[in-house]
Amino acid sequence: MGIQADSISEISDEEEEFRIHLLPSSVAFDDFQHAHLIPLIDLAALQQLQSSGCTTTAEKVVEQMASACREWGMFQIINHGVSQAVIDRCRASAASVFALPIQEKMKAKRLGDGSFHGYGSGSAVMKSDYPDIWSEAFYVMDSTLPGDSSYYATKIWGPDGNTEFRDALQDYLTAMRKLMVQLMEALMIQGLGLNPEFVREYAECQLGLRLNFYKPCPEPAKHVGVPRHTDGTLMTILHQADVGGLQVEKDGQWISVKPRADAFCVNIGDYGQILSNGLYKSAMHLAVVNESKTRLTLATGLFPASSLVVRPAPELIDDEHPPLFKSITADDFKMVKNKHPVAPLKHLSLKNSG
Ligand SMILES: O=C(O)CCC(=O)C(=O)O
Ligand SMILES: [Fe+2]
Repeated sequence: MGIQADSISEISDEEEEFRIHLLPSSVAFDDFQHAHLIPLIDLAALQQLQSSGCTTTAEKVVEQMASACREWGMFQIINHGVSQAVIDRCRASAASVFALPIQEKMKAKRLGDGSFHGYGSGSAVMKSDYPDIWSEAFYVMDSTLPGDSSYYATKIWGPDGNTEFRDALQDYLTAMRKLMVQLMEALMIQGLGLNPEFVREYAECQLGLRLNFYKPCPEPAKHVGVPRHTDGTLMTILHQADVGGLQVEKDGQWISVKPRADAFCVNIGDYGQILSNGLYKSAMHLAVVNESKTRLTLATGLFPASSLVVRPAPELIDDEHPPLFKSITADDFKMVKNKHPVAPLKHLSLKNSG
């Protein structure tokens, strides 16, 4: 049955993917030559919409976001309604945890048991540590899930320790949930015309906060901060403050996202691409490092509960628009993603399966 031949070709395919996964970008962290091309969207009209009903300006904002998701899979937002104090407080707590001695941080070590949460290298996949990766990451879940900020505060500081860390992270996640639901509604219900019930099932899903920390790197051209990847989320909201490093791939080029303390960078993840039947793009991105500046980012991901079957939305399917992806439980998708970090969706594609 050719089992051996199949497994050989699969191994080399996988190795090739990991080689690509680790390739750095040749664009420097402070090269913002093309950054203006990435849509910067003012959400003020959406915030007002909540109090004053539907306006044409709000519809325009939704269309700007939907168009950015089709073209880039990524955009930045300002006037997003999240208080700067909540952001700054979370950043301060994140910075304080990375500043701890390594033995303290290792009390929160990622277990590698299939769960994402905990402290470890900045690899975007569970296949653990690569020497080329120049970052640390601490993944903390929302309070409804195992591995939340209260669990980790106790793990690192003991039962009475550091309520500030616990609360600062949880308050940030609460603010992120509100924004996430708003963005999902705008992009999926208004932008794509999906059934609100169907979308709510996804929008009320799980949240995780990944704190990324990048120390100055003596040889930035030789290391990658976070390797190229698409996010295994429905959507991700990233805060990168004042030091750049995030780059998104567009037509084979890496383009830096200009950091702004008052902005969030939003990107569609793999589940968002599946749900939208490929209309929205899961953005390929990476983080580069630099020689002189420490960098801290907050990446909040929204993802489906393990048992939820993710599939292209039925409203987007007809004779002319067949489903492009197989339906898959979130749990099974995690396995595909772990094996194929660069292009997991290729392995769910119904287009080329013959
Ligand atoms: O820190 C960054 O700029 C990117 C981090 C990222 O892509 C992630 O956490 O998934
Ligand atoms: Fe990412």
